[in-house]
Amino acid sequence: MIPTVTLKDGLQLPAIGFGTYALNGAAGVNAMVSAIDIGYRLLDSAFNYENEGAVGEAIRRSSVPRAQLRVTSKLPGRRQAYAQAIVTIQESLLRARLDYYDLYLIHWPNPKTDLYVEAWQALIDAQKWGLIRSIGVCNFLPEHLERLERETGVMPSINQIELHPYFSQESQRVWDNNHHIVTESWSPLGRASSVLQDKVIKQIAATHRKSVSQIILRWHVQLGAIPLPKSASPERQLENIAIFDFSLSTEEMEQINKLTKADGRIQNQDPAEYEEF
Ligand SMILES: NC(=O)C1=CN([C@@H]2O[C@H](COP(=O)(O)OP(=O)(O)OC[C@H]3O[C@@H](n4cnc5c(N)ncnc54)[C@H](OP(=O)(O)O)[C@@H]3O)[C@@H](O)[C@H]2O)C=CC1
Ligand SMILES: O=C(O)C(=O)[C@@H](O)[C@H](O)C(=O)CO
Repeated sequence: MIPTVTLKDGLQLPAIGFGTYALNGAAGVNAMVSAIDIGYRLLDSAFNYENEGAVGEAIRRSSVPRAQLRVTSKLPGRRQAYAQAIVTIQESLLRARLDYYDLYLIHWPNPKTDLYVEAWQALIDAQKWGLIRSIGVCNFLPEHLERLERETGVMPSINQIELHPYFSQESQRVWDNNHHIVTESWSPLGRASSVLQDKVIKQIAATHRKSVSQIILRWHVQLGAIPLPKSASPERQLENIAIFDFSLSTEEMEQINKLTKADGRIQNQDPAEYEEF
């Protein structure tokens, strides 16, 4: 059984989800059907991944009713102007052949472009019209979140951020938590980078007779963040979700927390500067 996390608007999410970046076409559909059949109930997609159609097809081919799934997509930077944002949300639904998204997120704040408040107003309205159940953001810093609340009166339910042992984002996680925002972790396995070879995590994995990936994903869950691991392989999908039969001690959590680095981002994507369209 996967525990659940309740958002401030009451929507319940599983404590782990499934990333779909780079899962496209027929192979992508097969990977997503496998993930759903294995037990994932939260799917993370984006307009920019060009796989909303594959997500919808996987849902229809899976053994699980739509209502039991939590389906996410994201608004790209080039569609943040209000009217374009509304059309893009409609287009995301048409591509997936869905009546609603459970979660729709602004993908990047793009602070230099400075349209994210307009985009947020579009998400607020689309939620009122029943197109989206819960609205959130990705890669938002406290200054961006404060501005949303100041100018619209509405705080996001979710902030999806880069988070893995080499970039543990303690201050943003604490900030989110203090404002009743649930943190989701993107690239929770560091996109299969050197973190999967880390000696400290390997030692903890040996103690628990678990894999390094399982220790990392369990660390996310115990931090209170929802990890969204992507895998094209059914074996690794199963491995990644089998993390609810053990727990890490306070000391083990602290050992992993200490691995964080100031320059630990996978790529140079600091949301204060980086813009993605
Ligand atoms: N909001 C945002 O700005 C962003 C959101 N995201 C979201 O987060 C999701 C996850 O991030 P992503 O960048 O995909 O990276 P992940 O950290 O999920 O790593 C994925 C990589 O790890 C490999 N892998 C998966 N499981 C295992 C395992 N048990 N052992 C060894 N290797 C493994 C995968 O290979 P294989 O497939 O062969 O198993 C793949 O190469 C994305 O798919 C997307 O949904 C990602 C980036 C930015
Ligand atoms: O995958 C996503 O959601 C992104 O926002 C991308 O920027 C991703 O982080 C990436 O690195 C693409 O090369």
